[in-house]
Amino acid sequence: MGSLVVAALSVPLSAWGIHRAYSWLVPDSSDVSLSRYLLLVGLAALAIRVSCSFFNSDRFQARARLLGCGPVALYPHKDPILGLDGFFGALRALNSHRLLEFYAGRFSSCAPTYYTIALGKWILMTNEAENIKTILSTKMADWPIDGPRLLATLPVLGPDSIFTSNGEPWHRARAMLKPSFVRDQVADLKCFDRHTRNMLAAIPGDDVAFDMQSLLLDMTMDSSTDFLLGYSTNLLSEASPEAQQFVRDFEYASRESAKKARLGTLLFHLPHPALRRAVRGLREYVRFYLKKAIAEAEKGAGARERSYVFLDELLKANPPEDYTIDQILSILIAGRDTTATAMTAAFYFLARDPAAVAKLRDEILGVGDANPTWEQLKQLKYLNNVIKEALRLFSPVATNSRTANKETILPRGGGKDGKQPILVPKGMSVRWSLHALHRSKDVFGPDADEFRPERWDSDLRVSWEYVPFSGGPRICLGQQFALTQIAYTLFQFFRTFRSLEARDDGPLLARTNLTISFPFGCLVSVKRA
Ligand code: HEM
Repeated sequence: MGSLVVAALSVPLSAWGIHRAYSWLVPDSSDVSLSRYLLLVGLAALAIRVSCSFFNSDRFQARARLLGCGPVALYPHKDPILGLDGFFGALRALNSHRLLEFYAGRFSSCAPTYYTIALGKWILMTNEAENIKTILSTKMADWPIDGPRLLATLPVLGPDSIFTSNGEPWHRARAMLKPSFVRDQVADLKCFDRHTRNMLAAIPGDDVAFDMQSLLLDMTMDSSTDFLLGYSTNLLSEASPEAQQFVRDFEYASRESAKKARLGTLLFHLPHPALRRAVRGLREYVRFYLKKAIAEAEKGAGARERSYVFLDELLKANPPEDYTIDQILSILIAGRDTTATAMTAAFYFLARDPAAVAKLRDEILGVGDANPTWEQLKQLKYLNNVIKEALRLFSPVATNSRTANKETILPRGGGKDGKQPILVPKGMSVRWSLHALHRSKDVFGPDADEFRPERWDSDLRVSWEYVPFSGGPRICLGQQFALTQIAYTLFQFFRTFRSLEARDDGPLLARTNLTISFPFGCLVSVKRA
């Protein structure tokens, strides 16, 4: 009887909550027709059924005990059915650009591994390196990309891309793309050089404030499209209206698909016409260059400025048109904002640390006047420490998730001390935060929140405690590409400018989508050498 009363009260309340969540996703959806309200009531009832069934199962708890697994902490929700308190807390944090801190705070206040409810769906949160290693490597087959991580990329990439597929289709996509990331291509610094110079040329005169992030985003879009399509968007020089529209569509689609994913499976399938239009625009832009590349290949035209174009290499395998577009957009999504974010974080911290800039410049000027080679960049220890440290403090892929495709065991999080293994039911999504993981005081010391590149000089031994490029078989394919571009950009920047000063005094707040970015940019000024 009691549970009937709870359900009777919860269903309309939850339907209202879901409606508010949908209005947040699609702002012009505030008129609720009776039929839509009834649909929401149905969804809410379903959510309640799902959420009630899981933890009440004595059989599951008994099985866990039998397998030597301990109980997992539960987040103390005020709304124990849909977890709307958590949803709106996260929404507030998201809107004030403090979602990363919100997740980190919950790990400290609740437990390093705990269950929470996200709009009626139970999710496991973990901040333990051993669990992350198990999910991404040791038991990768149990943990495909599904749930929130899949939903965040599916609207743009479809199910066959390297970023969204699992099993055999993923193996095929990875095998096709991997050869394009061999060292010879990654070490081709000419492409980076052209776009770095355009970026440096766009910097205003000495002591004039400008936003470093927006220049870096333009630069990484220009260099990525150059590398992938053989034609740059040229945002830093002379972008065509089509290129500008492409970038607007790209940014809108990345933002909106991440937003949609946050609402979970329940609301994912509700229509979002503007997102669909943006995705169509994106795909048509890539299709134009794909057809152009096919035509040029047929003519045998040596018209390319660049000796190596990713698209040309992909076409050698003669893949279907839409499949190729999926893969190109995957690389663009994977590589553009991530690299710009890592560089922006490095510039943010360096702008507040003149001693680090002096040390970095000493090292860079020691290389001489010629452009550096790939090997020289790799040998610059302090430069590489700066990059590692920026990636630690603001990992561009700050949160990630996987979903169990069968009942499986994770090594940590059970029992009072959280050290026992835990039994995870089939279908459970687990989410982790690199932001929280990389700031562990146990691993990085009491000054873990501070920028101190020197920490990498010491005997700091990290493995799964530091994974900005992820790990295991699905480790980032573009790691060397990104590190090279970041190193080259920092090198040329600090050769050109003798000082970098911060022009705002706020903390670095992060906007959290598929990857993070900085909503207030990174205001700095420079002095030429
Ligand atoms: C600082 C820059 C970058 C960071 C921090 C980064 C980080 C990551 C992470 C964490 C993943 C794993 C995602 C997951 O498994 O859910 C990933 C995957 C991937 N990254 Fe990167 N990435 C960066 C730059 C790049 C660049 C420049 C490219 C390509 C040009 C690239 C291509 C890829 C691809 C293709 C995957 C999917 C690999 C697979 O699933 O097999 N990334 N990256």
